[in-house]
Amino acid sequence: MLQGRSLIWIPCSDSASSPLDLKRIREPTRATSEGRHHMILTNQPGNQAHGFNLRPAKEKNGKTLSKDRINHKNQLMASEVQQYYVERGVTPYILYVLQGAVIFAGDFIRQFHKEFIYELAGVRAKSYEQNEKKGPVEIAVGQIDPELVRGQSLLVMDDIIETGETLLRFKELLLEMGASEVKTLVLLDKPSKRQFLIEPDWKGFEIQEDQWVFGYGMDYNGKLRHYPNVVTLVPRNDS
Ligand SMILES: O=P(O)(O)OC[C@H]1O[C@H](OP(=O)(O)OP(=O)(O)O)[C@H](O)[C@@H]1O
Ligand SMILES: Nc1nc2[nH]cnc2c(=O)[nH]1
Repeated sequence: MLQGRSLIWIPCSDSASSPLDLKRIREPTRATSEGRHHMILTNQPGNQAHGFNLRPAKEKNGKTLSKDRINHKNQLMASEVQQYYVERGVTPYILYVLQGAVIFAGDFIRQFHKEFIYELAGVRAKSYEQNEKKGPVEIAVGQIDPELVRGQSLLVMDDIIETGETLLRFKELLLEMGASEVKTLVLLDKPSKRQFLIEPDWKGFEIQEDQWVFGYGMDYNGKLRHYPNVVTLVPRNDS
């Protein structure tokens, strides 16, 4: 599949002081309907990208979101989640929302105590294309085991909440399927972008709303999910 295509190579760094030069990704930029510029990423050589640096995402308070801080938060939240279910004596069915939550969920569940018992599944949901919301979220209902929902406690884990539609629709769907309880958990939140009435039961960080974040499972225009840290693009003058 990759035959005849040149591969892009992006060096990885978590340091705000050494922003990466995206000239290394030789792709054109284009304006979105919000006026934001973004890169069109392919493995084909293209025009030189210009004027952007990559830097770690920032919290609302301006703090940099480093991998260490994410790991620490995962430990704290996993411990709270585990305690919540153990105290109630229930086995949760944990659904993580694909694709974005794939790395977060993998890191998160490895923080659980070895004897903690739960069921786990990844469920596809999608509503964004090219870094913009394109319509109502579509959830792959067939990936959810109804036997594990009826009368059970569910936890839906997502990488990020913005409008809130994805998590709200999951919650509604699972309650319709007969769940006795649906809790929600996210790593990142852009609270002022909310359009649907839902607040996650657990959340890691509130982040600055004007940034499109990617890496750590999250996509930039469908790509770059493998990037190890949560990063964003900034015009070169702002970095
Ligand atoms: O709060 P919302 O406005 O609903 O946005 C949050 C959702 O957006 C992203 O999913 P996306 O549709 O981009 O699919 P992906 O996980 O495959 O990237 C993200 O992973 C969340 O699931
Ligand atoms: N990858 C990614 N997905 C999102 N879905 C809603 N907001 C975002 C964002 O900033 N990044």
